Amino acid sequence: MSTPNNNYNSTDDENGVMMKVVSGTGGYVLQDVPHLIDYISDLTTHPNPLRFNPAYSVVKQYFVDMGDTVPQKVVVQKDSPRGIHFRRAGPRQKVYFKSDEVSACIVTCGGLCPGLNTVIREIVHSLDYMYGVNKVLGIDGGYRGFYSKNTIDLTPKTVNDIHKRGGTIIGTSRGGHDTSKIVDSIQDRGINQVYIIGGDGTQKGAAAIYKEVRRRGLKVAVAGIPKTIDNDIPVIDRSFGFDTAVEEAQRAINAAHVEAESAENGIGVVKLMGRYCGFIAQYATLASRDVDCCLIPESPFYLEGNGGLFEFIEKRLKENGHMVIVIAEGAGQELLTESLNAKDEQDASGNKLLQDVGLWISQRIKDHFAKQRKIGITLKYIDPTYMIRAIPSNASDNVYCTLLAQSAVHGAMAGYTGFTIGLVNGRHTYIPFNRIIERQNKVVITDRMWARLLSSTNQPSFLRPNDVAEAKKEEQPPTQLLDGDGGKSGN
Ligand SMILES: Nc1ncnc2c1ncn2[C@@H]1O[C@H](COP(=O)(O)OP(=O)(O)OP(=O)(O)O)[C@@H](O)[C@H]1O
Ligand SMILES: O=P(O)(O)OC[C@H]1O[C@](O)(CO)[C@@H](O)[C@@H]1O
Ligand SMILES: [Mg+2]
Repeated sequence: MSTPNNNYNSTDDENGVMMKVVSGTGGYVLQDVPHLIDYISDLTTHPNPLRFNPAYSVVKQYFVDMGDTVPQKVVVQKDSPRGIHFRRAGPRQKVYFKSDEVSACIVTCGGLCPGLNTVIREIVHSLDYMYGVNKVLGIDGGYRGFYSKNTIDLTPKTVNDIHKRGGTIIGTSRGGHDTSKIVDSIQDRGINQVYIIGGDGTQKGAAAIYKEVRRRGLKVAVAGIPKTIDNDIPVIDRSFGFDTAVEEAQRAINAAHVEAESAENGIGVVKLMGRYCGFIAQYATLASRDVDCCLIPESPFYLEGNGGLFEFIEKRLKENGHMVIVIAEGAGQELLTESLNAKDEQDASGNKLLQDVGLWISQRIKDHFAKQRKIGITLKYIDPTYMIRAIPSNASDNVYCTLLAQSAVHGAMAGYTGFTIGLVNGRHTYIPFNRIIERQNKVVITDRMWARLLSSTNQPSFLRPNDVAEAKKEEQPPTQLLDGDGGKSGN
């Protein structure tokens, strides 16, 4: 049996996750995903059951050509090398599992995100309706559920209307990743397809599971579906639930604006999610037009003195009589730690526990104007953080979740493993774990998109020359949410 592509170089990255790199002409590079036959010989293939499915058999070119790949970078110049590509997702002519052989499981980890239930539903439906698979287990309560809880049977009937609900019907948690206990449980239960829905931490856990599965030589496909309301996963265009979160944030911003506009020198402060990156705040601000100042973790700011936040607030109140500030929860944490003398604390997964920047900044603004006695302000603070992630996904996220789930199922059935499914330049692709976990996605404040926000709010950048130099050093390759060129945000 030949491999889907056996002409590659493979190396271990620093996490020990194998990278398969295929080079082609003109600087073409394919960062490919592993396949079961990379480490198990003599696997039998079967015709894809979709060939006999009336809905699909009429579709022209329904099966993805084995050579199809998707470029990571779409803006190129005449002499640019062809650059990095990812394997295009979708159904293959041949599958590596017989329908009645598959025993799949789904686990959700990390914080909630709109669309989790839709992804669960569509994995169950795709496995059953497309591939005739009816053994699907839900792992209860995140990674630790593999070894500490009973499983939940998932059928098309039991998941039928779950997409209308927020949260995840199988539960989630932080911490509790014990690779060896998890893989023991996979082995003991006879599971051979593992669908892992979660953020950057979860995908690191998925990479560890894949590595252990491979070390034990198990015929188990490990597929990641990226979930992050913060949009902190790199490479992909955006994560599911992000659109819904930005839309829901509008309700809080509207309320803050109404309150601010109705009072003399009214100030509305809205705190939005975003632990290490400010994408929700950035996009909610751009969408709203009622926001006067957006503060995110990537862009340092200061309160006092020339060019500081207090000076800007005074100016805006004089001009407009009211203002709205949107602040991402991870913004200004260094200022808080300094002023509250706070200890470094972590959650069960090792993520930094944040101080409430919304409350802190509201109090600092009130104190400043009380002391200054020139302008009497009325400040209202709105914290909708959990409200924007506990809701069901909107229409466009529902479509997105459906396609992600279907693509994940096609990939696992085709024998691919150790991959995260992701949208790259509008195309569904299989991305190797190491690319997903090597860094976090951040708003690049030297990118044109942040400049667009600054011109939309007309706020100061709060940047000093050395901040610009630091930001330039941290520049990362663009995704569609980072740079409008070629992206849906336009130019
Ligand atoms: N380096 C790692 N190796 C193995 N498992 C990990 C690692 N980092 C995190 N995990 C596990 O992944 C799960 C989820 O991680 P975490 O709580 O950081 O959320 P996340 O997936 O990043 O989602 P989000 O941050 O968007 O809520 C936890 O069970 C955690 O134990
Ligand atoms: O309170 P929890 O559930 O740990 O989640 C809070 C964190 O989860 C996130 O929403 C990411 O999922 C962050 O924005 C936030 O800091
Ligand atoms: Mg995370």
